[in-house]
Amino acid sequence: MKEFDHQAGTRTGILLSNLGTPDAPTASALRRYLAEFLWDPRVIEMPRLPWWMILHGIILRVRPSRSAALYKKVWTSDGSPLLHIAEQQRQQIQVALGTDTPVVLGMRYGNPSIAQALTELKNQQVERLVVLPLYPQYSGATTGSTFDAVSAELQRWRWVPEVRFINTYHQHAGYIASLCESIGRHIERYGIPQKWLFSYHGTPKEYHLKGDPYFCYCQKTTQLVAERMGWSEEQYMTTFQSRFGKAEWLQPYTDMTLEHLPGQGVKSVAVICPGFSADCLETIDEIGRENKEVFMEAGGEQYHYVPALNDDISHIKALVALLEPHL
Ligand SMILES: C=CC1=C(C)c2cc3[nH]c(cc4nc(cc5[nH]c(cc1n2)c(C)c5CCC(=O)O)C(CCC(=O)O)=C4C)c(C)c3C=C
Ligand SMILES: [Fe+2]
Ligand SMILES: [Fe+2]
Repeated sequence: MKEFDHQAGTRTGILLSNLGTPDAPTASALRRYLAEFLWDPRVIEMPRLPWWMILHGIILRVRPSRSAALYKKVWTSDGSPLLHIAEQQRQQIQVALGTDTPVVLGMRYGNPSIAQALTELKNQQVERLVVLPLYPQYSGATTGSTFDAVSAELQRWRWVPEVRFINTYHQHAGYIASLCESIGRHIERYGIPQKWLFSYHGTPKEYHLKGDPYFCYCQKTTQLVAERMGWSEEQYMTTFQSRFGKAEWLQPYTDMTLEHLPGQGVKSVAVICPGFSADCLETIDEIGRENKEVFMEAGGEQYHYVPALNDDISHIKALVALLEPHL
């Protein structure tokens, strides 16, 4: 517990956050993880009682074993890719900022939790806090929900630190430059495809209609990258992946687009997922395997996934540049 100290200086701590991942690729760990994730009212904006019945009556009976089988495919000896990569990002940002500015990782769902991470910062006598949710494009369902979790923990503290919350970086110059660098490396290895597909995680269309800026921020990121690369409009496209449930989600859908492109004469594509700061189930399996199968079976000839920025030096530099004005 922090005691007041007349001599102490002002110490800033950094909380990095991402979505989180199950503790293991098993049905029981998935049930725990999905129960927390899908109960978040920022994620599923449905009246609580009917949603509780659907979640506990159907989804949590069926989905955990199905999702566990998918997670098993991407799990490595280091565990979940998302968590492992986030920890590498944390370590490198820690090295860049120096030991006097502690950098901790707290996941929105599962472990290590945001509450654990904030407690660690409190134990390190932090009086100023900078929160960086690792979602480049703000959405209420992700960044907004991270804010909820941070403030829920801080509500329990007597001495609330000074807080800065970075809520979007979809047009940050360093982030855009880092995306372009990774595309450049891809071109050196594989050449230029007929079409670049920018695939972002979807959200229900209704959230967009109610004012969530996510859809527009995704378009903006694509546009900035395309401009910097000097591409014409026929060379690229923005699509949305990872639909969940029966409602309409943001369109066009990634999988349907990939199914139709070969019929329109597009036989080679490269898919890039700028909304994922780290590779995870949704990129490695859904984009790297599942959608590749869709495209090839529809007559596609060449399909590549451009990896997420992960712990690329230019990505770490961009994240540090984002933090710097707040230090
Ligand atoms: C990057 C931004 C993300 C948005 C926006 C987002 C919205 C969103 N997601 C679901 C449901 C699920 N997402 C799942 C996995 C998942 N989602 C994101 C990111 C965003 N989600 C990531 C990084 C991951 C992968 C986590 C990992 O451990 O690798 C899952 C779990 C997997 C599964 O069972 O299919 C679900 C479920 C909704 C409903 C939603 C918008 C409201
Ligand atoms: Fe998701
Ligand atoms: Fe998925």
